[in-house]
Amino acid sequence: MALHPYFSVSDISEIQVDGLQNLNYLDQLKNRTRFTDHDKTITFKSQFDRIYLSTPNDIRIVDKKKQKTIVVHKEGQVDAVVWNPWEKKVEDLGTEDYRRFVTVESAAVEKPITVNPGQEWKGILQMSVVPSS
Ligand SMILES: O=P(O)(O)OC[C@H]1O[C@@H](O)[C@H](O)[C@@H](O)[C@@H]1O
Repeated sequence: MALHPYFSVSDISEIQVDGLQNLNYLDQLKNRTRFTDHDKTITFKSQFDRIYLSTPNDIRIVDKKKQKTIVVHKEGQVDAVVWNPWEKKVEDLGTEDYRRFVTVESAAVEKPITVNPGQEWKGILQMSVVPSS
């Protein structure tokens, strides 16, 4: 299960996603093979589709061109999906639309959440925008 917002960005090739360094991820483009991300930050140069495992609650989308950072705050789901289709055809998206968004999703992949009849599950996904340089 994932809560799946699309975030508007100035230019996908100029933004970075912070907060997921040194974490394990499943690469959706390689049959969910498990890797560890040793990069300082996430940048985008081609199709990107990863499930980061056991992430911190806050993940930041830094958009230098817009001089703002989107802080994605989640509680209740421990994983996070970061996705951009690049030039891969996606229904409902125009050919150049991939340049202007990224998804950072709150997700429960490795340990799915089961909600039985009569039970309740509560998750939080909060987005805020802060100025940055
Ligand atoms: O359901 P949507 O909004 O079309 O999103 C599809 C994408 O959602 C992402 O969460 C997946 O990691 C991608 O593999 C998938 O293509």
